[in-house]
Amino acid sequence: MSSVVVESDVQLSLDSIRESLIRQEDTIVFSLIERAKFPLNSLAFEESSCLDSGNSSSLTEFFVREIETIQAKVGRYDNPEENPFFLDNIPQSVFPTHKYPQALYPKASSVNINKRLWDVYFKELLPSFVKPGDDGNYASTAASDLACLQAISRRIHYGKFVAEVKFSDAPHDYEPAICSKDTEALMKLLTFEKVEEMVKKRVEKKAETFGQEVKCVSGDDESEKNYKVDPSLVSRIYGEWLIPLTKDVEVEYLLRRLD
Ligand SMILES: C=C(O[C@@H]1C=C(C(=O)O)C=C[C@H]1O)C(=O)O
Repeated sequence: MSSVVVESDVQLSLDSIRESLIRQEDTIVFSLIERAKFPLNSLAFEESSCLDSGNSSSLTEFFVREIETIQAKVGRYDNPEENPFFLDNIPQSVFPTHKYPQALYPKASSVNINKRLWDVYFKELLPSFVKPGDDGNYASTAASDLACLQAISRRIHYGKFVAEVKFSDAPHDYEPAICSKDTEALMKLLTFEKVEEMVKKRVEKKAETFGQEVKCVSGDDESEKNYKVDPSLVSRIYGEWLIPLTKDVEVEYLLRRLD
């Protein structure tokens, strides 16, 4: 066990991290609204029908693998905020890339729960807010799913930065629970219920604001508003999946924080 201080030329603070999470809400809420244009289209992500070089994969998985490869080549995964879904061997960037400051503890920085996110997203989260059915629009659906998955993945893996700051602010509070691998105690230490309630309220409001049908005809009944995605569902998506997954990333990171 060693208490290595992470060399960092950026001043991370819980406030600046929470600011970023608030801005990321906009991206997530918009991506859910965009995805809701299409029905579930489950054949795109369930069937293994790929005809490409004997690979067995769904259309969506094939699409995501191909896009991740090209994005890796332009340096997407050099950014510690980005985590791939499928790349075990991330291709090198073919352009000189930005040197990101090292804000995370190196032995904990590789935490990646995207496999879990993939399963939860297609089995639970997606069916909770899109219409059932199939309109055959698989390529656009896959692109929309990737936009949601990348926005959500960035948000939940931001838990690594949250955990780093919480640990650095109070290492003595966290060290005993890390040493005894007490995940329950860690979860308690890092949880701020008031902040979570605020997040859930705010995303509901954002879904109301960004997703309302806009009408220009005067005399329209203002009280009768229609939303592209039910705002209370967006709040539920945060409460049931996004916040818990973010906290799981925080715990995973902290468990490796003294390695
Ligand atoms: C991200 C944080 O950690 C936890 C997770 C939260 C979230 O996912 O929104 C909010 C509060 C905390 O319980 C934080 O403290 O801001």
